[in-house]
Amino acid sequence: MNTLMEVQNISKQYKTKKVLDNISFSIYGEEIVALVGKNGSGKSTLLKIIGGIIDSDSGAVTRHVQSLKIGYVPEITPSHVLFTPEEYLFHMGKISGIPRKPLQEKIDQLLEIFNMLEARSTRITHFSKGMKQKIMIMQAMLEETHLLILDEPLSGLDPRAQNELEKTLLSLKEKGYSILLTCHETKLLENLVDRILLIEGSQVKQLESFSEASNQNNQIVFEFPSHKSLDSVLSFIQINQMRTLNNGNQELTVTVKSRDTDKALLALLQHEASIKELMPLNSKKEQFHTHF
Ligand SMILES: Nc1ncnc2c1ncn2[C@@H]1O[C@H](COP(=O)(O)OP(=O)(O)OP(=O)(O)O)[C@@H](O)[C@H]1O
Repeated sequence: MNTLMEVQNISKQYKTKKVLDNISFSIYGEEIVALVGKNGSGKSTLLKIIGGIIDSDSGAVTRHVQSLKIGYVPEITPSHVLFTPEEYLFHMGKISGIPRKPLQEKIDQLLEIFNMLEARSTRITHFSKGMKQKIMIMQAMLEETHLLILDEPLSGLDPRAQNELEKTLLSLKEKGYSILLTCHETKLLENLVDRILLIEGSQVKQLESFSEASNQNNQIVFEFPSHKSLDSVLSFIQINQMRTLNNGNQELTVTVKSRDTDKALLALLQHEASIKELMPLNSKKEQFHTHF
């Protein structure tokens, strides 16, 4: 298995807050790796450092493949883009200095890979979040790319769109790309990723199985008055999804460890939350590869 790049002893601190402490791991060719961890654990920070968007305080990201190209896709998706996918990708490609002919060929190829040929002339502003997410990934792939870095690509998508994007990512892996992504819902990763890296306490460790990733976690769905603060429960829940309901309340889907579930439920009820659903998250017994 060929090593694409090595993250070596990376540390990062914001003012007095240490986010990453001497982190090392490798990314190999043709694999999909997920980076998981609680809100605020440093996932986006690490992706931005690897993607060259921000600098680390110390350590290095060493590229093992000559002229390794990394495509970075941030969490935000475009909202009011009046262009069609073709127009948008063409403009972005021109800005990057790609000549017209290879650019048009690349766009045609990407529209096909991402199953977007039928939508090529529709304005992006009318697209679903899943389709917008695809446009962002296509944009990152306009130039030659070996490693794609995707910050929360599956979040906010309905199950069908998640499934569709998962299939596309798997087909990219088959075509030889490597992908490093973050994801909140570990159960979504079972059919997608080869390895899971967990950031906890400023450190990264590789989980040895999917069951370790989702082991003994419960999911709680609850409704919550928007004027109330969640601060006292935030330390032991991980927010997966949040939406505003017609009545002005927030509906949250969160993950909580089994041992913290009673504590979380009690705190939520004391804060006038209404519990709508509590269910264990499935685990799968498959083992990961063990290289690190
Ligand atoms: N530019 C910044 N300046 C100061 N603090 C920052 C900055 N960016 C991130 N942080 C802090 O660093 C910590 C890690 O943030 P980061 O966004 O990397 O976490 P995350 O794991 O991606 O979180 P989430 O799952 O909520 O997206 C957080 O406490 C955050 O508030």
